[in-house]
Amino acid sequence: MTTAMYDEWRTTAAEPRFSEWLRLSSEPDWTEVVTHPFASAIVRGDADMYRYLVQDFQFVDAFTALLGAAVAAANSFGSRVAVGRFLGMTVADTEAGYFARALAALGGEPDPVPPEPVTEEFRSLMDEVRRGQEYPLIVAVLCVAEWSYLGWASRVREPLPDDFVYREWIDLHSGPEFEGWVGFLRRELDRLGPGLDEAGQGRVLDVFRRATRLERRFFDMAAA
Ligand SMILES: Cc1ncc(C[n+]2csc(CCO)c2C)c(N)n1
Repeated sequence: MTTAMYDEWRTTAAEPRFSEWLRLSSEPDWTEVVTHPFASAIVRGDADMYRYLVQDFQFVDAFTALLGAAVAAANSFGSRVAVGRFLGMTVADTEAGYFARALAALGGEPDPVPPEPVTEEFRSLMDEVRRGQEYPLIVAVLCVAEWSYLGWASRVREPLPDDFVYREWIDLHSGPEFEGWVGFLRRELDRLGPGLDEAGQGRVLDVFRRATRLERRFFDMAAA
């Protein structure tokens, strides 16, 4: 969807947040991610999780490196601490905990599995912004990954599936703590975006859109 550039858009927007401009400008992909059939299948408890999680573990590896880059590239102590806390608590927990238990329950750790093309492309995008060390671009990719997952996981209505593979994956991406983390990433974009010139804002949008499209394709891959 084409939206006006930020400075024009915000004069008439109901909620003139920079992060809202990025999200609206990434439609229809955004809505297709948060309403994706694969996400609905996770919520119902009948998605084929094995291939998805094997690929996602490779995604999370590059994502973790990107969190480290965000700590290094942030422009304030408070931001470094917020990202560092998430990295140390949630990611350390998730990797050591959920992935190992879920993959074991689904049939054991696979031999090294080559990345699907979309996994490879997602990793390339994350590596590109990680190497570029521009904090707004790094936050844009982090924000898409976390906010879009909050989007589908918060559409869930009780009861959750009994199987922990689904239930924990939904719990990880919803609830007050995860909402707080997504709120932080959005506020970072809201804080930094308006001060960039139009070219800079366009670069943040380009990265945000590419990441949103990759999220959609990642679910397409998992559903195939
Ligand atoms: C394709 C894809 N996009 C976003 C997420 C969400 N996410 C990425 S890292 C992380 C924190 C710790 O695992 C969370 C919640 C995902 N898992 N896979």
